[in-house]
Amino acid sequence: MGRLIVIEGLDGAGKNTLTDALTTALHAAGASVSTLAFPRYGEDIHADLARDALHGRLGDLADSVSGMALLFALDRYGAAGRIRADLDRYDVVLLDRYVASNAAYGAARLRQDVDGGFVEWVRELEMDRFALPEPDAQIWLRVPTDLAADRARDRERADGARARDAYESDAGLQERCGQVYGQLAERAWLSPWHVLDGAERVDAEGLAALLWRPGSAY
Ligand SMILES: Nc1ncnc2c1ncn2[C@@H]1O[C@H](COP(=O)(O)OP(=O)(O)O)[C@@H](O)[C@H]1O
Ligand SMILES: Cc1cn([C@H]2C[C@H](O)[C@@H](COP(=O)(O)OP(=O)(O)O)O2)c(=O)[nH]c1=O
Repeated sequence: MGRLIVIEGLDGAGKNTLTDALTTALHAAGASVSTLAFPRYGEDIHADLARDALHGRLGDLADSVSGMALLFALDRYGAAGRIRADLDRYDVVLLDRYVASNAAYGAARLRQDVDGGFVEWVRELEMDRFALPEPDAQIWLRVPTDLAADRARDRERADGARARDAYESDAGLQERCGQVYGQLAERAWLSPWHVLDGAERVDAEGLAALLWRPGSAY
């Protein structure tokens, strides 16, 4: 049975970059690794609908916090079988965003903190009702909001296909979202959390050693 490890953080925090570096480091340490990024744009109809909504193409759908969260959750529901199969086959299943993204972004949109009700609504929907696999560890790649925004802007300039969506261009939302992530990490929501400074180069080898040791029964 593999370990389910999740990387979380703001848009532009460096999750995709860390996923690649951590995969390389885990391979070097002898672990087999499968990776998956949510939302599964281009792969799942619910994810594609969420993207259209975030780019203003589905009327007032994006105004609904629970409607958007439900689309992201349905994307994961459709991936649950694959995640379970990967957990049977690989030492580590590495996810770029998972259930905590819905909790953090939704609570932030509603200007709630971790106890405001939305975080629990997400847990009940995705963990109880959809019975998604529970993460073994979650990593919060913490970066100052303005640094994440700079990186997301640079990426947009470099790649026209990565135009920032409604959440990415909302600085206030990103700021509040970072605060909810901090609370989720402090509460050890769904699993233990590791908090990393994403402003610096992340020590992927050290992180790999923390998350996986050959032969150990987690
Ligand atoms: N530790 C880092 N230091 C400097 N730049 C970084 C770092 N991590 C990522 N970047 C750059 O920031 C941008 C966003 O990174 P990315 O991994 O795509 O973020 P995310 O997946 O969290 O949105 C990319 O252009 C990437 O090259
Ligand atoms: C996966 C997920 C993403 N989101 C938000 C975070 C982002 O602002 C937005 C899009 O996800 P993002 O990871 O930015 O996709 P990409 O990097 O491919 O553009 O959706 C949620 O609100 N809930 C979720 O469950």
